[in-house]
Amino acid sequence: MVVSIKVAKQLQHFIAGEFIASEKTFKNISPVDGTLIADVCEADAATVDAAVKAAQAALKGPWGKMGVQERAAVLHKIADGIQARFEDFVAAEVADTGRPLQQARTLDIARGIANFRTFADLAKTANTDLFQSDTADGAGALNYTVRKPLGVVGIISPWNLPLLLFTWKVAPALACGNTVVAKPSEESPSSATLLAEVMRDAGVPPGVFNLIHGFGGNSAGEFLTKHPGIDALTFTGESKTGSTIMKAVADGMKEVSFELGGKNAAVVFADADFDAAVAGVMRSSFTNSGQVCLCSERVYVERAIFPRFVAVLKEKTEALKVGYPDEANVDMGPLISHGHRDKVLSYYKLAEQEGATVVTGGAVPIFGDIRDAGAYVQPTIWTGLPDHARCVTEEIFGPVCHVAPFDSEEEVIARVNDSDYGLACALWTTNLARAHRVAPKIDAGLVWVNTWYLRDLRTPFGGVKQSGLGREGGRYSLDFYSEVVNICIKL
Ligand SMILES: NC(=O)C1=CN([C@@H]2O[C@H](COP(=O)(O)OP(=O)(O)OC[C@H]3O[C@@H](n4cnc5c(N)ncnc54)[C@H](O)[C@@H]3O)[C@@H](O)[C@H]2O)C=CC1
Ligand SMILES: O=C(O)/C=C/C=C(\O)C(=O)O
Repeated sequence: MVVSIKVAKQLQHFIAGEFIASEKTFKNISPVDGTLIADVCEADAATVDAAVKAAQAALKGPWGKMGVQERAAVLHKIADGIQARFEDFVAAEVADTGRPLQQARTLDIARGIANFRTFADLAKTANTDLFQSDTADGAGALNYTVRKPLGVVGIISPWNLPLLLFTWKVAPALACGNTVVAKPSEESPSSATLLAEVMRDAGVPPGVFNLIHGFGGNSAGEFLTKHPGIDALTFTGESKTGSTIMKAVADGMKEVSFELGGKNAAVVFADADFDAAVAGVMRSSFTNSGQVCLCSERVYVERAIFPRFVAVLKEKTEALKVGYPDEANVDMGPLISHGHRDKVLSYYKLAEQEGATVVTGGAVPIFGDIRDAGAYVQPTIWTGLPDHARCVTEEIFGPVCHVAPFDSEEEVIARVNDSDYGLACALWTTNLARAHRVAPKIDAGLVWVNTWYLRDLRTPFGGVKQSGLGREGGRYSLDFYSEVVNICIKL
């Protein structure tokens, strides 16, 4: 039972409104059973240059002359186009990643549509600033801001939530009147290629959306970041890659927005709704096989409930169904690739060397069928590691969490904040005063209380420390994807 993909067997670039092949290709391999999904074209420097030039030219064409109402209508047409091919997108996403079908339907593809609709509506209704200023002659002045497109936006996205994160950047960039050159991850090129078909069919003018495929270093990603013709670069992925990209764009002084890695904590106070907290930690540790930058890999539980919490978490984790994406009630698919599985398994081994107690998991599941050629790992829980252990400080990006006891509010805040990362945190407590007291003390861009990954697309999204630079979401995206100009009129 493996979902078959309904896209071309060769995935091509989309430049100036045309699908374009390149000689060099690479293989897109299924993480479910190791079979070939498609050959993917790899862009060389000349191809990237052609994409940037197409994007520059499109700024001077019909797109550059459109008002925000008209652009918003185009974005809604793109959303309609994804909706019309909903199951094709689901199949593409599932084939590339092996995620449960249900997740692709309810999270990934639904969010792809929502991203276009949300930013279309936000761009239409956005206000700008106005200040009435005093002047020495008493007549005063008016200051107001206008938003203009930045120009050509380079977009580089990862494989963990392919369409969701790709469109999270493409949609606001287009809503603000920019043109884009976008590179999805080499691990998940299929849904972005379908999106190019949707763009073409929705009548998006040629050159407004350009898609290039390829890898990072010495490939399409690096060629894009170093291209002098891009005006801004937005990236989601690993923190180290963010740092490399920052150096690459430094000479050109490009605007950047980075959503990077995390080593997020969940904190469960003894006064929490116990069942809700267990269910929440299950979600925040194992959703998408732990491959969401917001997942909690560090769980701190107040000592009074620690033994019971670990026991119930173990029981529920062992009941998770790991399997084919299209199996009924499946909870977890494979990791994205064998390469990523090697990384996660290296931490499973390291945890034992660092002295962890393996509460459950820690190995590769044996299915006795073609899934044994896939990239599966067991969901895993550890206890007993010191806070400075590598498994407790480094981002693993797999279905794994370390659970540790704590004794006081001050202590747990300090331990949560003792990290190079600062993306997200989930607090579990029924004490509202405590929630208000603790949440602002957490060094993270996102703090959830009694929930996890509850998203309102108007809210700021991003991290502190090595978890990112800048905020996207709502008006924060409109600000990033626009040049904000102040106009001062002396009255
Ligand atoms: N959202 C997150 O926090 C993510 C974290 N990761 C973590 O990163 C590790 C490595 O995974 P990767 O897919 O290699 O992540 P990555 O950060 O290297 O890749 C993300 C995107 O950046 C591109 N890229 C890589 N190097 C680049 C460069 N020098 N210049 C321009 N673009 C470049 C890739 O082609 C891909 O499109 C994973 O094992 C995981 O732990 C991976 C994906 C997302
Ligand atoms: O919901 C979102 O906008 C984003 C979620 C997750 C990431 O950014 C990530 O995993 O990288």
